Amino acid sequence: MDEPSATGVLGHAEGEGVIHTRALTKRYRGGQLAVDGLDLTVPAGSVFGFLGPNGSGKTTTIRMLMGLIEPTSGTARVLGHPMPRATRAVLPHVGALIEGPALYGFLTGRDNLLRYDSADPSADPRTRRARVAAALDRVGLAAAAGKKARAYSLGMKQRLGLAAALLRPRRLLVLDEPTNGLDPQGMREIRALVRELASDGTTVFLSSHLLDEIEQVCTHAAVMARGRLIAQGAVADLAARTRGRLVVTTPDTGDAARVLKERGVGDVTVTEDRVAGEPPEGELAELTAALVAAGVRVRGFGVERASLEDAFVALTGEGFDVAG
Ligand SMILES: Nc1ncnc2c1ncn2[C@@H]1O[C@H](COP(=O)(O)OP(=O)(O)OP(=O)(O)O)[C@@H](O)[C@H]1O
Repeated sequence: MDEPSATGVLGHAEGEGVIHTRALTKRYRGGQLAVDGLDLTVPAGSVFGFLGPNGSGKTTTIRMLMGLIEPTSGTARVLGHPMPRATRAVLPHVGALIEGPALYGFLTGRDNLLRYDSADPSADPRTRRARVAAALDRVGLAAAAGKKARAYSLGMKQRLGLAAALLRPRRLLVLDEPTNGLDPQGMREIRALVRELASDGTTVFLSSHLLDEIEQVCTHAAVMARGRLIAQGAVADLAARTRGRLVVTTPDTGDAARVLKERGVGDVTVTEDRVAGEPPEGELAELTAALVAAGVRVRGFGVERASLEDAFVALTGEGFDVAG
């Protein structure tokens, strides 16, 4: 069934995910293969980070999910319905912030939202002002509602865009690089807002090229590189797939490296006073004993937690270079 049910609420099969793609592929006319065989499942209620360097195919995927462009092959389902076929039924349940909000600088924040709300034929004009006031309040712009939007900072503009997406209840929020271009304070505000929205049960799908952002905000993530999906799952599981690095801090780096290698530690590297390697399976205490017995002055010894960045590097075999 591709139309909304009688209650107007879109249902989706248990376990299918709020977003579900199979072999989703987009080749642009110029021949560029932007998205290549993507199988993505976004669980209901998750804050899902869509992570990848610039040019890895994130925006192209989002545009297919929102029914803005046709896939070359494969399928995309959003809230249980095929896109782009069911775009008109699905989009009212989806709040999207893609490529920055379209705002009128000469209008106040409040008037921008009133205008936006009045463009929605299903929005009741009698409750418009209350709806707009609630949305402004939600994003922390109530006090600045009477200011012209052109006087807003970039972070305030992003928040106003979010308020527009929140004028009606949403099952899913899709945010394309929501903190791009913001200063650290603006980033913190948007991240806090995303967490708050998610705590109400809204599924949030957000793209980012910032690994630490995904670690801070998201419960789940998918990692893209060159149009292909490299991994997806719970953020904690993704990081756990990469074992941490064993790190020995010592002035005797040469001897320490030798002892670690003798004891079967792989991939031993030395940087200044740190000797690092893959942690061995067995008891770490034996390693410290061996180091001490060899006369190595051990100033620090431990396994550093793997981050999502470590996982990305391990998965792709390359650094997370966002410049490209
Ligand atoms: N309209 C288009 N026509 C041709 N090629 C395109 C088009 N849009 C994007 N591409 C190419 O497709 C690839 C993926 O781009 P896309 O914008 O989806 O990546 P992205 O991960 O969202 O990166 P960014 O964060 O820079 O937007 C890139 O190589 C890009 O140059």
